[in-house]
Amino acid sequence: DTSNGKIKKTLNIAIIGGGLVGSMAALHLGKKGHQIHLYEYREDIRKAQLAKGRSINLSLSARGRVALAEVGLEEELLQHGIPMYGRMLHDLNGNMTFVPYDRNTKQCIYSVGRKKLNEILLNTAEKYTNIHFNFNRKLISARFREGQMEFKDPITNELHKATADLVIGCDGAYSAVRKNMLSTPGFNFSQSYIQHGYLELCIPALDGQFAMPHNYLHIWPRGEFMMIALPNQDKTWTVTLFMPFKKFEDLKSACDLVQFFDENFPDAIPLIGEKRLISDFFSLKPQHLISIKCYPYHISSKVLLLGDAAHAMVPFYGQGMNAGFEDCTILSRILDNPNVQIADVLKSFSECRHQDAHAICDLAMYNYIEMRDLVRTRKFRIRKALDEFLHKLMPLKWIPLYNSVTFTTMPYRKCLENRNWQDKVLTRTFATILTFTGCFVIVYLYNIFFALGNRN
Ligand SMILES: Cc1cc2nc3c(=O)[nH]c(=O)nc-3n(C[C@H](O)[C@H](O)[C@H](O)COP(=O)(O)OP(=O)(O)OC[C@H]3O[C@@H](n4cnc5c(N)ncnc54)[C@H](O)[C@@H]3O)c2cc1C
Ligand SMILES: Cc1cnn(-c2ccc(OCc3ccccc3)c(C(=O)O)c2)c1-c1ccc(Cl)c(F)c1
Repeated sequence: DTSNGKIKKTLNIAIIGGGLVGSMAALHLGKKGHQIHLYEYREDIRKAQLAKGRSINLSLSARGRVALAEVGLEEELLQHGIPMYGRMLHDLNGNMTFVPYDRNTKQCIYSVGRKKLNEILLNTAEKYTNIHFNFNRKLISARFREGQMEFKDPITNELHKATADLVIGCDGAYSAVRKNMLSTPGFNFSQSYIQHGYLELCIPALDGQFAMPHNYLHIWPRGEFMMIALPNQDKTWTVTLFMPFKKFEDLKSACDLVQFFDENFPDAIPLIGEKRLISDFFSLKPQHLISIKCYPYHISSKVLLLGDAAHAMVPFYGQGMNAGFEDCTILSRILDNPNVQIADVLKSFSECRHQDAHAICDLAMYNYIEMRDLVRTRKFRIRKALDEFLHKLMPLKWIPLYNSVTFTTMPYRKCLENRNWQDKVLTRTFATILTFTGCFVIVYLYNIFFALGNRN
């Protein structure tokens, strides 16, 4: 159909995956009037118990908020989120030190429940008559050039076929859509698992209240082991323990586990509860963490990847969902260009997005490495204090890396360039200080020996 002279084509779009990014993409594209058919492997999350072993809450920051605002959901989500105004660092003696994100502007990130977020996105999408949900539909094969897909119902094992003008893969890190693209000449793909796994524990409410000060992201930086806690609406905490798989395997008995926590996270034992710690730790398997890059994200005018399907990252920046939501913002903006052909939309999305997506994957991996050498809270604090001091000195030049990633929509690749520049400045400054100190020591020692020589 045409309207005001422009060729406006309403597309029949299949979105594979009804997770956070799939449901966000359905909203962004449904809002433009396209016919959206969302196919989700699992049952309707709004009726299901939470899938074990998935991060129960997540940190929502600037990029994710922009995407939510675009579909009119930012305020509602912030109502359900808990603001965290900085890090609360736990040292080995159980002392807590607050390091704010920004003393002046009271910047914060929000802890939001994954299930709640997904429910709100799905409930909102359901209101659009042009958005159609198909749960219990696992994509098992596709002929994308012909727009043909085949699904299997994991409950009945029935097969279902469907066609679409455009297929958007939002089916996560182990994407079936991406797997199907691997055979396309020119499609580049890389993945790497890290040695650390993660396991979720819980700090229950204490007399109906939070057991720790709750407007903070709690971090136990222990070098090779890292633990964080994000608050939940029900006054509990989701604790995520990151540890090498080898270490998980070494902790074979309850005694090993309690002794390990006593040595590394002594204050966490009474908070979690020894019995609960033992039962939760041994009832769940540590989960793998993977980093995935690919390029391009599209095939002609027929397929596009968004979210973890396009760029899964290790969670050491709390940006995976925020980056996937930002994918939707960017795709939506490109689609707003008048008279643009869908093939050109997908091409420019791939071209402009892949550098940023690869940058945040690298930054998250960089953090993973950086945080392992932050064995003590003092070092963490010094790093942050240095960042804050330099930011005060050159507010427009020195934006702490974490702040540029988390509190701005600066393209991730610019954040990475910013970090490389900061590393150069710090290395040069440190080298200069060392040189001056070295010269000073040499002159000082020379004078002492010279004076001593004269005295004799
Ligand atoms: C421990 C941990 C902590 C994290 N913390 C944060 C954080 O604090 N902040 C943040 O921003 N991000 C965080 N993340 C990252 C975040 O969870 C992901 O980036 C986000 O879930 C990606 O959303 P997605 O919709 O792309 O993929 P997913 O959430 O994986 O959803 C994919 C959906 O597709 C469905 N699916 C899969 N295969 C098929 C198929 N063949 N057919 C049909 N459907 C299919 C799945 O059932 C699922 O519903 C964390 C991740 C982990 C592991
Ligand atoms: C879920 C979530 C949301 N944000 N962050 C996050 C990440 C890194 C940070 O700094 C790293 C750094 C400090 C000092 C020098 C380099 C890097 C900070 C910070 O500065 O508060 C916060 C996380 C997170 C996720 C996993 C682990 Cl293990 C973790 F500790 C925190």
